[in-house]
Amino acid sequence: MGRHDRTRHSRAYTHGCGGRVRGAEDDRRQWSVVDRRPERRATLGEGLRVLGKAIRGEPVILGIAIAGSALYGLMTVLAAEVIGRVTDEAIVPAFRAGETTAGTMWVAALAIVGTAVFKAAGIVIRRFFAGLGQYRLNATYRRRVTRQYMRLPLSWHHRHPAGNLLSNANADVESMFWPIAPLPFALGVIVMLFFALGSMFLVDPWLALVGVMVFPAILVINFVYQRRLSPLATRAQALRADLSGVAHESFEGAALVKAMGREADETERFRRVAYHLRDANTGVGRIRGAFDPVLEALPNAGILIVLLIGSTRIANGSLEPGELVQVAYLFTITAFPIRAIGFVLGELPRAVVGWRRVSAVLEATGELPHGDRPLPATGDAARLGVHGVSFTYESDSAVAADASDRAVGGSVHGLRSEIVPPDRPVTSGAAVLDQLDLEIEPGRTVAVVGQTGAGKSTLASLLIRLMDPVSGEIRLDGSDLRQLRRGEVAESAALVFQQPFIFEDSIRENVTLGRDVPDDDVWAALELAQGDDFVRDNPEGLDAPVGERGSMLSGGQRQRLALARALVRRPRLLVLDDATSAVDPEVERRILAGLRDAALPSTVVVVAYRRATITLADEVLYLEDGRISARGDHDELMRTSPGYRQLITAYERDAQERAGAGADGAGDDPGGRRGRAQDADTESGGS
Ligand SMILES: Nc1ncnc2c1ncn2[C@@H]1O[C@H](COP(=O)(O)OP(=O)(O)OP(=O)(O)O)[C@@H](O)[C@H]1O
Repeated sequence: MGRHDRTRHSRAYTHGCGGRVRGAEDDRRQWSVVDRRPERRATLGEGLRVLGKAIRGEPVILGIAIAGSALYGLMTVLAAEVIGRVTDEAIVPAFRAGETTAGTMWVAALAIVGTAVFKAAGIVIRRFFAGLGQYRLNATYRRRVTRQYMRLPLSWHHRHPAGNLLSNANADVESMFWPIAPLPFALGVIVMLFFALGSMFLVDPWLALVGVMVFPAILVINFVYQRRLSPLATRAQALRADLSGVAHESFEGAALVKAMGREADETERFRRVAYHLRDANTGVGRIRGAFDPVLEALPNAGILIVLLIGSTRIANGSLEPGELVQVAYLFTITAFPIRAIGFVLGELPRAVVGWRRVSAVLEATGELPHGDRPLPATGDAARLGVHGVSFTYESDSAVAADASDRAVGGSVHGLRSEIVPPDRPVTSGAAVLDQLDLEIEPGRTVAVVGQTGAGKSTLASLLIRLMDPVSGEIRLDGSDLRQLRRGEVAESAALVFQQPFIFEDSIRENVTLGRDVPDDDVWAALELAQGDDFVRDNPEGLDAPVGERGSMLSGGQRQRLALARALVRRPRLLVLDDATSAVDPEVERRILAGLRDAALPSTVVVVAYRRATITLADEVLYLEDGRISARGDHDELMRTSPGYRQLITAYERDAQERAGAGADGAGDDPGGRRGRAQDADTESGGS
């Protein structure tokens, strides 16, 4: 796991500090694995299918919104009819005769107010329910996407940067349902158009002809407008995600950037993406500037033509003034709603892009399959068996193939998953672990030692089934991990990483992770992890906040908190992956001695570097070239394994040099492990 974090940090470093000048397009490729190839052009059919999916997702709510919109459309046409009638029966006689009756005025007023009230009700119903539908769909799909993230294996997460995951769950889901808000409006407008044209034909076919020409023209121009706008808006959206990604990484790596004096490079990197975003937004503005006046002017031109034709027809007696007012009014009030149809059609490409990205997550395969076997509910330490286990990480080419399958192929599964069964990792890289065999008796403590990159963390991740081996099997109490019920391994085994994740919450919550655990047990776990002292020193005790990612704690305190988090669950198998690298060697020794003496019902596998830690183990495994090249106790390996002897000697020489140089006061930090732990502190005596 530390490997993964380190990979990201090193990428941030080379990306930000390499001093290479790259365009935003290159930057975008760096950020987003799925963006390596241009998106396939969205088709209308695909867009309509996304809309259909949305309607099927919230049929009642969107149905009510459409009904509200239809009511609005109907009332709009009726209002025009009413205005026409009022003109003919109340206003024109009033002008001609100089008087009108109070009754006529009341009826006119009531008719106008009545249609306005129903129209307003239609607007409220449509807006409320369309918004509700859109937000509910957003929430549903966000939930689905994040649930899928939890299900997908670590190997999938290795291939998908955090920025992408955020954008899938957020911006992509939103853009997928973006057309849902104007959809009921657009559908209601179709009803309105139908009645408007019908009513125009009834009034005067010549005036209706103007409508027949102007309305579709508005629709077509608006459609073209949206089609031209959409790619630019989509690009601006992607650049916005890139910008926040760059900012996020710059802020995360602020200490590194400052320490390496790369502030100017980071600022330049941010500036470049910001400028590309500015250009995309300017492009959007330019298109808006060109189309908006035309769309505004077209209905007015229509009204002008209607007035010209209408006045001639009034003059020759074939049209009443009220009828002309009615048609002119229809033009005024229908011009804007007609654009709603264009909004929906124009937003479809963006919705399709969002849908493709979201469905790439939802349909991603590789979820670790589970069986139905339980583990014995004994609470005793577990027996661990590793039989012929080999493991290979996916190579870059496999990752690229995976990405382009999703970006280009219609099928989200793509070619790769047709060839490779979903539960098996792609194996195009070099083997990290090769036919590993290992049997660990219950209650034993085993140290895993090996050079950097030997596969120790990989083995640790396999033992608690963060991923599955490519071949071979790992057995817990005789059961293949793949045959166990979902959640069974997590109940019985725990892995503590070198760089633990600490939530921005209290000490207690970070230890219990929301489980109902008595405080006494929390304290006992903290004591065992040698982390009780610093908690007691804090006046707020277990309720003390720890800051974002544990920023209020030292590196060693964070590691001990993470260890307590594992211990409080009383795991039957405890795997420590360089989990105490940031604590003082004496504290580390006390932790491991405590674990042995506490009669904790645990089998312990510890990735270790310090002699003091290694000698506490019942057995040492020396990992070399993906295989266990030697095993036995420390003294035995020093005698029999030249590789092991060399490594330990190198660790110790390094530690002595550091001690001699007075390096950070830690006398025993073989192999510079302390330097690897990013936030290593310099505690002593468990303070
Ligand atoms: N997510 C990954 N994708 C591709 N390769 C990886 C990944 N994680 C690790 N590797 C590679 O697998 C090999 C073993 O890595 P691993 O982290 O298991 O070694 P390690 O023995 O724990 O090293 P260290 O002591 O430096 O932590 C290394 O060559 C590494 O580059």
